[in-house]
Amino acid sequence: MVENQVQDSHIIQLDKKEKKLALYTEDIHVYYGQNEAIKGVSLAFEKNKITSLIGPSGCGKSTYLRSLNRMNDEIANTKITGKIFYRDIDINAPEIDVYEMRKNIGMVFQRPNPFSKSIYENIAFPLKRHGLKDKAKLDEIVETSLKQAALWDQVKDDLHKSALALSGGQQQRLCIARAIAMEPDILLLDEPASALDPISTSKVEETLINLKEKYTIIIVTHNMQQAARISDYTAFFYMGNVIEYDQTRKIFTRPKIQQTEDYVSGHFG
Ligand SMILES: Nc1ncnc2c1ncn2[C@@H]1O[C@H](COP(=O)(O)OP(=O)(O)OP(=O)(O)O)[C@@H](O)[C@H]1O
Repeated sequence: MVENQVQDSHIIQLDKKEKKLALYTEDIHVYYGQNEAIKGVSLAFEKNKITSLIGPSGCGKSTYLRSLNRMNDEIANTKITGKIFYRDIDINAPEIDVYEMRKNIGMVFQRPNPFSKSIYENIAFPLKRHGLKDKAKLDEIVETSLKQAALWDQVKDDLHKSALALSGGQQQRLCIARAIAMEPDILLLDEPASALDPISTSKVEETLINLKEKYTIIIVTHNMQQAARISDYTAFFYMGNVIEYDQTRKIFTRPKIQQTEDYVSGHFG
């Protein structure tokens, strides 16, 4: 099929250029009961790049994203087939410690979901649960990750106030800080700016662009301008398949597939 040739050729292209891959998937299918939401997706994600997953509502972007750190395990009646390789290990293999794997492949959700704790504890608590007890080290990580998430200057004098008193945009950046405090290799974000005003959105975007120096970022977004602004690669999903996957500038200026062109130009459907 044309679609598969396009996505396969992209993987070959990445391999041929010996680009460093953070993660790749082979023939992923995800089922909710009888409903096949993902129908054989193979994609490769380059290290220290931002990849956007775009496509119309219900095409499977979030389902695919969640499969990348096994968040679909938390949903009853789901089944996944295919392989997801991280550091040459299939993350669905039975010997994988899911808890440890999610330390390396972190996730930020659409709605900010800070813990009902202080700003400081939102970051320190998960680290403590992973065994880190050294107060000086915890202080250092809290500060560094808040700086990386571009939130430190706004909250440094209020670290022991409730995270729930922050604005939505600040809460989302706190959730990003919490995720990066675990020092993941890969950060998955599901429409992290969809509930934010334009100023908070641009701060989150700036944060992500700065973070790619250290992390590989995969983001679901409905915002075409956002995908064009921040991502190096873009995958266009349609009805459970990836129709086209390429460098973002090509997807937005010279897409190979008509449906992609229709979607990115707003003439879809
Ligand atoms: N928890 C779930 N239980 C059952 N079916 C689900 C669940 N989540 C998603 N689906 C189904 O899987 C398909 C893909 O949904 P998904 O949320 O992954 O798409 P999406 O592209 O992320 O959509 P949107 O852009 O609206 O968030 C849809 O048919 C949806 O109804």
